[in-house]
Amino acid sequence: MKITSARVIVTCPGRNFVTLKIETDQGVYGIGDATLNGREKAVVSYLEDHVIPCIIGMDPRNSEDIWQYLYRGAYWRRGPVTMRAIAAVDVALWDIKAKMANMPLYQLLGGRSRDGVMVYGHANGGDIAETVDAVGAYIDMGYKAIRAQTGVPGVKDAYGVGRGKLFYEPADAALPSLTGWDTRKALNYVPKLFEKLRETYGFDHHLLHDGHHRYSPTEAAQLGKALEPYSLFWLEDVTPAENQEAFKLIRQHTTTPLAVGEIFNTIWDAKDLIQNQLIDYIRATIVGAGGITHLRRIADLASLYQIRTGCHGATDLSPVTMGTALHFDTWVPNFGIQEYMRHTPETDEVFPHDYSFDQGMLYVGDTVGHGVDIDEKLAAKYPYKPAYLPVARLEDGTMWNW
Ligand SMILES: O=C(O)[C@@H](O)[C@@H](O)[C@H](O)[C@H](O)CO
Ligand SMILES: [Mg+2]
Repeated sequence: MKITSARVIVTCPGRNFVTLKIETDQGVYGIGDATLNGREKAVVSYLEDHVIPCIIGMDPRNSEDIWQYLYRGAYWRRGPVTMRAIAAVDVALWDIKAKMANMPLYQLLGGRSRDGVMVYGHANGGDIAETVDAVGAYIDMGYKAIRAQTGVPGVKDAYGVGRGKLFYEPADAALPSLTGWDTRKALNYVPKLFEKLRETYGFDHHLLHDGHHRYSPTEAAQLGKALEPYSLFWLEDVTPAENQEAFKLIRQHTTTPLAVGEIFNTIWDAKDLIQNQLIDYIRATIVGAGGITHLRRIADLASLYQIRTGCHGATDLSPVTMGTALHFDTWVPNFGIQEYMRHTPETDEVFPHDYSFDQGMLYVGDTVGHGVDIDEKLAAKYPYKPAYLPVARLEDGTMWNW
């Protein structure tokens, strides 16, 4: 069996997506996602100029060897561009493998470990009152787990507060928009949100919060401690994780569960965090961390330390990644939760998929492969539009982490 062609399809049905379609001499094809938010074209070039020429003619069934070829063989390892390109190839090959086996992907991974996948949605508002209402709307839709982000008085466009409610998109401008940040103001305000949420809705739902890399380790420890009475499911990306050791300090001070990993590319980004039990949930996902072949290694390492998965699932991860992640989640023994930020109806139309939401859970169907396709004709109607994530500056102009 041979790979006969591989094509990159760029489409913007409301936001940009980069998709790889691999075709074979047996008529079976596979689809992979290679979207890197705000840096899409770098991956397009990496795939078209440096990956596709190498894989034409290879046997698509050897997905492990092709993964190693692209990872070791490039000499230059890791990084978001490389690993997204590898992920796209890997997912397309697993899609082909599952189609050849006439099975839904989760069967090939080891079968069903659960009936459905618990997801969390994004509730946000300009202030505490609005956010409390937004969480109520998610509870009414049946969600069991909800991430709550609030605007902070005196901070311009604090992270996580979108202009839309059910659908919002942080990559919102042709050049990065400028947002603000003030840690002291956030530290005073955010715990009050969770106090109000527990007072209003009780303790039956899981609540989550994303610090989006904004706090120092000491400030992160303060936030974790302040949130303890409200029993969060997790506190995410509370400090940047390039320095994995930084989490030791946070861990010594708070029992609020910690989640990290949406920007991780490989197991090496998470190794110390996992082996020292510095986190509770690992957020690496299919498109970010080299596809199924690599993500399952991360999940297996995490399982040794009772760390569970919590795959990233923002809108910049296409339905191809969402569908694949749901097969992964349906199988992976140490599953925790799946993020589910809804795509717009236009995106859902371009990517026909076999998964559905019911009462706070997502369910994958039994379509063979990962169950997500791309309607190329429709995709062609939505040309690429430059779109960047915002940047953040402190009040005195200092560049901060968005
Ligand atoms: O937890 C999350 O979903 C966020 O941190 C993301 O929305 C993130 O900001 C985007 O994926 C960036 O592209
Ligand atoms: Mg996040």
